[in-house]
Amino acid sequence: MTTTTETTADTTATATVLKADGVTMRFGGLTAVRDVSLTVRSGEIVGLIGPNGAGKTTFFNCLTGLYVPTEGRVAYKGTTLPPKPHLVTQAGIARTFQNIRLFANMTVLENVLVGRHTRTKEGLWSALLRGPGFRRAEEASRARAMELLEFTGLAEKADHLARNLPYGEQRKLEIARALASEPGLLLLDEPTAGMNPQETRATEELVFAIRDKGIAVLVIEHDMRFIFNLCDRVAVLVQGQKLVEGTPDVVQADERVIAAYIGSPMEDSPEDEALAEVQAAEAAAGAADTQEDAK
Ligand SMILES: Nc1ncnc2c1ncn2[C@@H]1O[C@H](COP(=O)(O)OP(=O)(O)OP(=O)(O)O)[C@@H](O)[C@H]1O
Repeated sequence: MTTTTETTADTTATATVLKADGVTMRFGGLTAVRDVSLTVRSGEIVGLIGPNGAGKTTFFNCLTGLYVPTEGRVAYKGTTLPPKPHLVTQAGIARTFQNIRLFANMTVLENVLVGRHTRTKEGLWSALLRGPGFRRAEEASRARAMELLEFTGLAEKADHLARNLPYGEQRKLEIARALASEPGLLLLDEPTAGMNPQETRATEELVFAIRDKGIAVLVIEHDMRFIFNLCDRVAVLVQGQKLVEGTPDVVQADERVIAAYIGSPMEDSPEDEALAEVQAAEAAAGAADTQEDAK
């Protein structure tokens, strides 16, 4: 991956928010991601699905600078990204993690304020001296953080400790913190994991509202109903490679996806055997009842 920041001659740069080209990630002998290209355009919600171990999180880590891809290039709005997480965030990509990573003993508001650090310009001396510039910046940051808490429905809990929030609200807080860096693209890694159906529905609404604010979204999720309801486009990773990409209708109907991921019952599969046993038992019970009635 190129480590310098350079502007490409990508003429679709205004519409293209994220462009990953031929991303490959190897860990020793294991190729976790193989030659994956993906584009996310302005105003889009794109889904990334695939079985466990398909390479989805590794791909996210390549996009956000946590990993330096073995091969390939990632560009945000036409500019190649340096593989450093804080520079990627500064450029305009924010993310949440599969496992919640909040500051448990900080308040809800403080967690969001932490997310704003890439957007505050006040330097160390200004912060130490707590001069008027610093105070103004701090007030503006708090106001923006409160706006984000209103937006995510957490404003009333601004002073609560993050660890005391119910699970679904902790996930929302992660999203609020990610939004605090004012991203143009939000990456969500399994945002509904462990949620009940109501919380999942609320997350769906929240993601639509984020998109309506002009932020493109790339989301990994195992919940198919959530993905197919939400996304404009879905890419399917299987064993590190992109198998299919298309609208939810196209992806759902693709036989390779059904076979590789959603899982069509195979001939002679254990499920078939179990079903046949149940049917045989029901037929035998039915026959016994008929004989009983005939007596
Ligand atoms: N740091 C690492 N070192 C070595 N192997 C890794 C590393 N990270 C991931 N892998 C391997 O890469 C493959 C892809 O893993 P990854 O976590 O990206 O899959 P995933 O699609 O996100 O899975 P899940 O849906 O279970 O989260 C797996 O075989 C995993 O064991």
